[in-house]
Amino acid sequence: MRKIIVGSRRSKLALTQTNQFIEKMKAAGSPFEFEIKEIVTKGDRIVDVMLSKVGGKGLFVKEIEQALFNKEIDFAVHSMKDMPSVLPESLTIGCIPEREDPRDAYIANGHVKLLELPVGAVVGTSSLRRSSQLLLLRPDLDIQWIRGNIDTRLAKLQAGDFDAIILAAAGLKRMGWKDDLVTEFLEVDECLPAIGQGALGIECREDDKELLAELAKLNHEETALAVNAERKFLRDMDGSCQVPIAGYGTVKDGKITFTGLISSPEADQVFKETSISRDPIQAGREVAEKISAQGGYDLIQRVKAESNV
Ligand SMILES: NCc1[nH]cc(CCC(=O)O)c1CC(=O)O
Repeated sequence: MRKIIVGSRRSKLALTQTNQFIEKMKAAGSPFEFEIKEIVTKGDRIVDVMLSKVGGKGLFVKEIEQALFNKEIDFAVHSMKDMPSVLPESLTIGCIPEREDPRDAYIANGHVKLLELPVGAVVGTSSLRRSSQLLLLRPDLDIQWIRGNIDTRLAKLQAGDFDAIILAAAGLKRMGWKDDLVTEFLEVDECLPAIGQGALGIECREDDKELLAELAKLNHEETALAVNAERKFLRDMDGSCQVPIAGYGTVKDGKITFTGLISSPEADQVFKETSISRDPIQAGREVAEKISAQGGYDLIQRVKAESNV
């Protein structure tokens, strides 16, 4: 029996997601043994700097991809939201399993609702996407950067460093947190999720046909269509985490409804558009075209130039 080596970051969330996916493969009858190999990535080593300043998305992924090239591992379970929009040649996403809750979770001390926070309350997030959309709802808030894993962030909230924080619902749910931890789930029309939020992607070598055949059994067609539309938008907008970018797709009767958003960090310029198509690439491209025609692409280039990357 082939032994599949699964690469995983060492964080609790990464290991949880990896173990849960391996269990799914076993339940689907995959004819493999599995072993997890832990990999410490640059994103895990740098914890005190704003992510968007040190290179963004690729940080969590590079070392894992190197291990795939070197055949030290056979696949890795990523949060799609951490995946750069283009994969290196010879690697592929073998499957996208069913999406968890895509929403952001707002967690406040004393469970004070977002619209009831006192003026100037301190909200912790390290995402420009979240901060710019929060400012649209509450322009008076004092948004401060917070980093660290989920437990660290919750501890900082409890210590009183923040009045509230925002985390992805999917991570909390996968880690077994109960909904009563969350003060409010922000609906997707008030805080559009990150591209790929709540979805996992299984990355492996393109030529590993035996593994790909097994991964295909765990692909969730609707999630994959939605995420493909979202990632087409990300590619076309030349997105990265220096710029607030969001996108979320849903699928009904084979049709993808995709909404994308680009905003300035201060949220004084916001572009949001929707397209519906049977083709995920077309849905993503159309929204990118509509937003670019209004100046959204130029906004991204300007913000990138200003943050000197
Ligand atoms: N940015 C880190 C990250 N990458 C994926 C998740 C959560 C799980 C997911 O979105 O699938 C998180 C934590 C968070 O944003 O709270």
